[in-house]
Amino acid sequence: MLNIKNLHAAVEGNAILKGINLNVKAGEVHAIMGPNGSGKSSLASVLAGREAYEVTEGSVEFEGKDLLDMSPEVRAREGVFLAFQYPVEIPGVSNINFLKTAVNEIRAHHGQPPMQAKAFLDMLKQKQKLMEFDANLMNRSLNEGFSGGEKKRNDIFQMAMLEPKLAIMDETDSGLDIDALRVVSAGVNKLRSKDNAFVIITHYQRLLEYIVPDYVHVLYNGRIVKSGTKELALELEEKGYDWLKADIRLEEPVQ
Ligand SMILES: Nc1ncnc2c1ncn2[C@@H]1O[C@H](COP(=O)(O)OP(=O)(O)OP(=O)(O)O)[C@@H](O)[C@H]1O
Repeated sequence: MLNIKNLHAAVEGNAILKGINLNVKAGEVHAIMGPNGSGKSSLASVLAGREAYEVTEGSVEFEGKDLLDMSPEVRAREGVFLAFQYPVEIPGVSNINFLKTAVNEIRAHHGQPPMQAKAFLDMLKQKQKLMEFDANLMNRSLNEGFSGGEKKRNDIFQMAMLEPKLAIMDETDSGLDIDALRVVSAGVNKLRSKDNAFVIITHYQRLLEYIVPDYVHVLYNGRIVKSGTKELALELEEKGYDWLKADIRLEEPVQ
């Protein structure tokens, strides 16, 4: 589904990603961990198509198509969803209207007619129940005045409505209380299927107890320096990152 090869990216001339290789298949959940400043959010930003990032080398294919060649809107319509650490607020646009537009844009991209109002409302209700999402938040302006946790829950609700093939979650767990963490994780687990995939960026092993990943990768200094299964996350929780840094320093210097 997602094939990242030797990805290098820079911001304002500073190299940040320095050769990322990652292969994500349908049905898989990959967790990306790593110390502060290692490039995790930058990777999510490059996959989202944020303008500040210049890809200087490498390729990213999504279902065999060149993802880097697509505008951020086309990426979303193709089925890539990004849940960000700091979700945006859009005053004046109600959550429901935003979702209706987004759902219909995706349908139009795939040659389908817009959803009938009744079918859309039925879907809204069904997903709201599934994701334990507060109905009051749906009529408010998108994310405006939402608490941090409400924004994250809203992000996951959007994800449920848009049914992406690939969801990239950048520190969705940061700032969540224990109940919200459980709801968000349960939501992701309910959405998991053999047809979709998740890339979850997190600092905390705690999240991975709820959403059990198939693979865990450690990003350090712009590269994936270690990959393993969920046990790797436990090892990191126990030992921190210093043991890995020491290992890496013994290898060739990262440029
Ligand atoms: N606009 C920018 N200009 C200059 N440097 C930047 C810019 N954006 C990111 N960086 C740098 O790129 C590096 C990677 O940042 P990034 O946010 O991707 O790390 P991260 O692994 O997500 O960190 P954290 O765990 O702290 O969220 C950092 O050193 C950061 O300062």
